[in-house]
Amino acid sequence: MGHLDNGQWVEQSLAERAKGGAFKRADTAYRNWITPDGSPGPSGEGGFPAEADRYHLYVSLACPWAHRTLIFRKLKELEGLVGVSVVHPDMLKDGWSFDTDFDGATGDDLYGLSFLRELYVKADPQASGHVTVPVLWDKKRETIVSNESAEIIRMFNSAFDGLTENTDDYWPEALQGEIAPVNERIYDTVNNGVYKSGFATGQDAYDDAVHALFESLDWLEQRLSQNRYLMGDRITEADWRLVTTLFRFDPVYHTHFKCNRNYLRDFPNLWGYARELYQWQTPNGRVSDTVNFDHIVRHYHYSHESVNPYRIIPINPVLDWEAPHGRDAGADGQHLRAV
Ligand SMILES: N[C@@H](CCC(=O)N[C@@H](CS)C(=O)NCC(=O)O)C(=O)O
Repeated sequence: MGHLDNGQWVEQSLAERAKGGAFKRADTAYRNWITPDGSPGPSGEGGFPAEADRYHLYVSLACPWAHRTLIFRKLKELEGLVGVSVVHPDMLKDGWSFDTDFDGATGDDLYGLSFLRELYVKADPQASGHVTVPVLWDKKRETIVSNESAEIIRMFNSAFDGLTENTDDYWPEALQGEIAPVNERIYDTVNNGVYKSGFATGQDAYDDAVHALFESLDWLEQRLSQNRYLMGDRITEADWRLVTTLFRFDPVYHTHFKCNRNYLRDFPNLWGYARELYQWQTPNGRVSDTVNFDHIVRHYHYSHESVNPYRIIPINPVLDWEAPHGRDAGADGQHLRAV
């Protein structure tokens, strides 16, 4: 692990990052938007029009934030328009690498670089800050459009609709006011809550994070006992943002990050809901095509030396993600389990 300082790589341990006990996720550096006509989006600068074969995604299959962008690329039929390179699951002292000695790690398809940090320096020779995935790269201007997953999924939701004719909308205007606070609580206490629990270097920071996490999981379990999806009958970005954390819960967060009050599979509604989203059919394959448990399990256990110094990969439960999810059983509400 490390970060860039004026174009130079500086090694840094996880413990140094969580100084004072609590882990704080870094702010995102690139906040431009692809728009249908290249006009500026809500932040950053313009000049990034939606075009086929112009943009490229750099992801880790282990990373829950990058995973959102892969799911949206699939849901919105962007696979033929936006290419993908996959980093190696081990994130060690040089940060994310393009080594290919792990099944599914593709190397850098565009420039043959060795490390992701070199891409950040290519965009800006004086780059400073964290080198994170996902990265949405513009091949034409040779720069980073965005490295903020929450915004990349919004671009994918609508910017390319004129090219794909896929107008499915996961950020519908009428629900935005309701989705935003749900996203916020899930981000703070669940998506990031598992990291705050796992990377805490003090008891108080851990206690705060892990209690807030399970309070939120109880709240979500209750909500999903009344509603098929977080917003009712309609699936939205809130669901896709939540589920990448749920996919990783039992194999990683429960044990590695000490989120062990319960397993995901102890929550009947959340577990059925996670299976439904895993099995979700898109026009071109299923959401499960974007899930790679080998990268997920390997990345966390191998990369976080201060959490797992001997890098032992645990045996892990065999979960039946293909079991019928049972959430579509009829209009009588019987498909949801009372809690
Ligand atoms: N705000 C970013 C966060 C991305 C992020 O933290 N990615 C992690 C991987 S799960 C990463 O690349 N970390 C490397 C580092 O912080 O040095 C987003 O949601 O896109």
